Amino acid sequence: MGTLDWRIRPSPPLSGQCQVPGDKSISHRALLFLALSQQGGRVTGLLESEDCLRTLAALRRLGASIDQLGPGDYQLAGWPDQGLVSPDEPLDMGNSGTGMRLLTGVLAGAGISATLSGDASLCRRPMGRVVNPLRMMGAAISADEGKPPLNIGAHPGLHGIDYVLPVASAQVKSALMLAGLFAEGETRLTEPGPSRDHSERMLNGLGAQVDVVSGRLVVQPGRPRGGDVAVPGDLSSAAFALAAAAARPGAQLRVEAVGVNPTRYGILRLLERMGARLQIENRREIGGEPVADINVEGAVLKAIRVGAEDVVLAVDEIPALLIAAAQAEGRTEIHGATELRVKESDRLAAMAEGLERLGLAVTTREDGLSVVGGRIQPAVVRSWGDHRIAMSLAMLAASAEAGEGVVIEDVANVATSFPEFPAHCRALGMNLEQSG
Ligand SMILES: O=C(O)C1=C[C@@H](OP(=O)(O)O)[C@@H](O)[C@H](O)C1
Ligand SMILES: C=C(OP(=O)(O)O)C(=O)O
Repeated sequence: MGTLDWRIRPSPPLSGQCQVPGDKSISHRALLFLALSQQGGRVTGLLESEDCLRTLAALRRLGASIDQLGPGDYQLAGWPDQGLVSPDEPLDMGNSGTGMRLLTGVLAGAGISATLSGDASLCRRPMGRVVNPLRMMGAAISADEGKPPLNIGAHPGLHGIDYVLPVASAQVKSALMLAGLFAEGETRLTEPGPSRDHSERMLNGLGAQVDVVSGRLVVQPGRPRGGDVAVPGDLSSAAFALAAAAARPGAQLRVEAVGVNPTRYGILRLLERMGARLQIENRREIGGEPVADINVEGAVLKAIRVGAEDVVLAVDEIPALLIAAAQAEGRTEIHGATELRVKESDRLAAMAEGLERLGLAVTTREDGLSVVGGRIQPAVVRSWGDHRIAMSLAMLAASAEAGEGVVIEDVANVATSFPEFPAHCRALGMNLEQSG
């Protein structure tokens, strides 16, 4: 059976106004946090992508009551009186690292026996980073070589720990916070760098007690009360068009109602450092998260050096940044990005291959890569089964020189985060055909 592919023909600079679907990180959290809350609540603007629907299906299998009221609109009843139930079959988390790691925190916290599995990509990803500290809290979890499937067992109760995370990771931090809600005593967490703080914001908004005390996150035990959550647009999904428009003179783009949480907006700062003409306006709050409208006017950008301190604030947007780097003047260098090697694919290797096939000069290192901006040539490129690689290469492909265009192979994984991406591209003037 063939794969789902895209052909992108040379296209004019992006032009138009759009919104992007709900934030993936916030959508997973809304489902999980409301399912474990005392009274439940309603979530609107939920991202109905494969990853989030896996989390929703897993929660239903565990006995959570979730009713759909409309598109992206769900009512959750909260923690059932009898508690969640142990499923007799493994829970398939698909491609979702966030779903698997956060749900592990909830199940380990509540002492519910379950097996969590996933697709081939998820089964290659490191889980020791959540399993080890959860075991220190008293959880019973086994995982062969620290990889899924994870077998979570019943236990007599968890206790809070004082833990320094070895990597800045919002998934690890959130899994431990969630387990900490069920533990005896405080859970104190220290991160080596800032990671997205959606869990802290939403848990506090729903009535849990999570504070930052002298640089440490302190979680008090006790399940949140509940409440309603509105999910803003996903900056990670907007990043592809923003980077593509910023790097191409003649482009004019406006993205409305997109999340601009400072622990997520590193991509905007990096594009600005390259000389991008960005205007962030109409700042407001949706569901405790900062939101804004972003205008971009295309320009000739210049290369920059990106360090580890930049990567933590743009960990999913480095492939999108490379859309701009590939068209900028000079050599852009990315350092401190080893975490990209353990995402849905090895994103450094995948982007290096794609950029080279598109005719660019690339050098790779263990912790990053460099690319010299230049002309984009027609080619056949692979997504490595990774949504962010597929979408980044597609945006870059639109700037290719005249010819047959660029084929991006194996793009089905885009449905995990941005199912409407082909329509979004066409609406902004891109010539994208899907086949297979
Ligand atoms: O907490 C989250 O929702 C996420 C955290 C990040 O992963 P890490 O925690 O592994 O850095 C990010 O890459 C992922 O897409 C979503
Ligand atoms: C890394 C990602 O997601 P996850 O870890 O949830 O699979 C991503 O969406 O880029």
